[in-house]
Amino acid sequence: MKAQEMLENFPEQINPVDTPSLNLRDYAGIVFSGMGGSGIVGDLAKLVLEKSQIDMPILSVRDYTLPPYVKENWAVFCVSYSGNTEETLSIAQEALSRNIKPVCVSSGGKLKELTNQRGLMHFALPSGYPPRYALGFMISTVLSLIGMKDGLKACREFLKEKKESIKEQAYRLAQRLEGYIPVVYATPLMDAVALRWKTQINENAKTLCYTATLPELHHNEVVGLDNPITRNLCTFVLLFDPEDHPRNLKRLEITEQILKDLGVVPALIKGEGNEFLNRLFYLIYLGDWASFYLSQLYGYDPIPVKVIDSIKEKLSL
Ligand SMILES: O=P(O)(O)OC[C@H]1O[C@H](O)[C@H](O)[C@@H](O)[C@@H]1O
Repeated sequence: MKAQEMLENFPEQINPVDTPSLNLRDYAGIVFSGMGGSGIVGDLAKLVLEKSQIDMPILSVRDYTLPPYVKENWAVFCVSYSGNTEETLSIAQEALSRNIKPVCVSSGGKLKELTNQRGLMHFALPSGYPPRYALGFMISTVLSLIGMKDGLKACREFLKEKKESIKEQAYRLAQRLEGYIPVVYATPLMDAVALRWKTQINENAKTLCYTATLPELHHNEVVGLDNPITRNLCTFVLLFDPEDHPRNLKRLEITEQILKDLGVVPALIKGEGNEFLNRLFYLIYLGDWASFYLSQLYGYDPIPVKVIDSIKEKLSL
């Protein structure tokens, strides 16, 4: 399937999955494990749970190992679209060695094999997608499993309704990003989205991009803006949510003004929609389209990620 077609159909991926959800109260904490396009699922699930005021520790782990305090009374989710990502497989093994039965989500691969061998819960994803283009399937599955599926259907309809205006906005944005290193600043509620923008710009448009988050960026990053030689290589985007902490919204205004005073006009963007989930996915969809259009402006095929393939090959030797 072509990238454009997958993006056009992205809203259809957002669908509650018909499964009983885990009773999170039975656990002392939750770990979401995954890398790249699957890793962002954990960040988003963590955000949605925290926004619902759940009072338990939640970790999004992108590594081979679990922190020592993750014990057998924790829930561990292993999400790998391919099912073959070695870091995620390592977490699944480590969970098992601590007497935790990880809940696995993949389209197949070694993770699926492991679930068959060890009698673990496995949730299958449709196959045939590059992992980062299957975000909707993965997040829908995970949110359904953790009892957070309310709002998914409405979110899907909302994105369908907004699609054409999102595409237009994304194209204008891609034109602004072309020729520069995109720098995406975000407030905490949109931090995970900023990372999605970065990774999609990296993989689709084969372009460097970096992110920084408020309030931390007011304690270091802003000083780096002084140097016009490096500043002028960048173009700035500020992502925020109206429900962010008022002090962070105040800091956002200050950041915008700092940039303007330096002669840089940043793109200040918030997600549309009354519901948090809709605003979150509005910005994800906008970033996905912008990275796609940027790939087109640079003349790149958004799908191949040759260097990642070569790294995997070297690691397999
Ligand atoms: O999602 P997985 O199959 O576990 O793969 C994890 C990651 O692997 C590669 O690095 C891909 O380029 C990423 O887009 C992908 O998300």
